[in-house]
Amino acid sequence: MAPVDMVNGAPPPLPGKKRRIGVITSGGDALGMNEIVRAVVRMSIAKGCEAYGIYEGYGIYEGYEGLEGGMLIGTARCKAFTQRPGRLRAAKNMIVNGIDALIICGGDGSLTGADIFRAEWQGLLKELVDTKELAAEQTEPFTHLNIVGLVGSIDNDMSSTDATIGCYSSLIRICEAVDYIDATAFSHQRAFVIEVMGRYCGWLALMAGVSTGADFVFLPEMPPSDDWEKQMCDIISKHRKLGKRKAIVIVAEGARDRFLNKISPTKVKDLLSNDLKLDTRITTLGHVQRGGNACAYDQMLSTLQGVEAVDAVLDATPETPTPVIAIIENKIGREPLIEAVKLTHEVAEAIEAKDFDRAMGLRDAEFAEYHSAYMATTATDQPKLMLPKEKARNILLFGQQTERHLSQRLGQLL
Ligand SMILES: Nc1ncnc2c1ncn2[C@@H]1O[C@H](COP(=O)(O)OP(=O)(O)O)[C@@H](O)[C@H]1O
Ligand SMILES: O=P(O)(O)OC[C@H]1O[C@](O)(COP(=O)(O)O)[C@@H](O)[C@@H]1O
Repeated sequence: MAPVDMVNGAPPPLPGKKRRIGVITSGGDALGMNEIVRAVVRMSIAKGCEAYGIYEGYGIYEGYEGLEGGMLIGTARCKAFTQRPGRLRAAKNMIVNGIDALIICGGDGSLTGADIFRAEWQGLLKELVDTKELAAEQTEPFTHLNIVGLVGSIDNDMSSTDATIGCYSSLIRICEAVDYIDATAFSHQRAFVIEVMGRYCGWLALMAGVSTGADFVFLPEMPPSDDWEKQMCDIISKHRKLGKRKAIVIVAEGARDRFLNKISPTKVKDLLSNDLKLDTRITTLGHVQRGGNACAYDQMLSTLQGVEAVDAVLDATPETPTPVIAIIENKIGREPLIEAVKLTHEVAEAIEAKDFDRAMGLRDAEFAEYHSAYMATTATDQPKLMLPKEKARNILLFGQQTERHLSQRLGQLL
């Protein structure tokens, strides 16, 4: 590629190339993001386009030079991009580098930024011309900003898609860690309070609870009842009396009670230590949840969604609403980015407003069902099932069939 001429503008497009597509990974890293870059670059080339990887998230702000081909391009939380002057510089750098389409893989923050960038685009170009930073003829080929979003985040907090890229790899990391902790908890007959990430979203905590059969979980969208301290202690002491040698409590980092007081791992540990006299430890899993290799599901999702993103760039007309690539009931498709961002923000707003029913309503329908399934499979006293009748009956039937088999294995399982 010819070097970028910062004075005269973009390098000439390679002969016969349709578009120059930039790909960015932004916000908290999530496993699968590298596969996104690979897929976007390869698909762009296959479709007769040029591909640029842009370093360090919204690094276009800093004017990082692009690179050809897929590789680790870094991610960042770029403060400057949250302000208009930062986005103005980003717009200029895109034009100067001749990038006429952007594929952005990030969480709700990055996609919010993408949405704002898109909405401001015409104004940014006008300002660049008015302040003589760019000539009108330089901006002309870039009148419409072509953006496509991909959801990369461990949190699985984005509305309009069933799974965010990285969430299943992170869930695997958490479950592996709980398995390791289980072993030492069993040996010492200890209780462990395990804090998992997820910001406002309890998906990782809930799914970890479902998968590992944790004794208790705390989720931001579903604060526990007002007497949660007693409820948790009753359940755990009941499990102990049944012969369970260990106790595992999973606390989402955003967990709050109904009055929005933080439910911290320390608070939970103090209760277990002081009220139940359990030898209790805290493990904060932290950034371990974002490490390791992407699981096959995330590798597959990233590749298929990267391919779809390039197709979406090429299908776009000035009238096409900016899409975010989603997976819904196993089908990859496109959803309106603005709507997805709006709905995602509404969950956090509902939690802040203590409107927990609304927060739950805004999550996928499965969220409440998975919680009921967690309760049904974990509690010793069967709670009232919130599942639709049919599903509840299936679970109970399955329970009857397996009761004898389970009771034989119970000692081992406990
Ligand atoms: N309201 C906003 N306006 C403009 N840019 C934003 C906004 N929110 C986030 N961004 C950009 O997206 C980046 C990543 O957002 P962040 O919330 O940190 O992570 P994530 O995308 O994983 O949710 C930010 O550092 C910033 O550059
Ligand atoms: O990496 P940092 O800056 O410490 O941020 C931690 C946050 O990032 C996450 O791991 C991922 O969140 P995002 O995908 O929104 O960036 C959250 O679960 C957590 O609250």
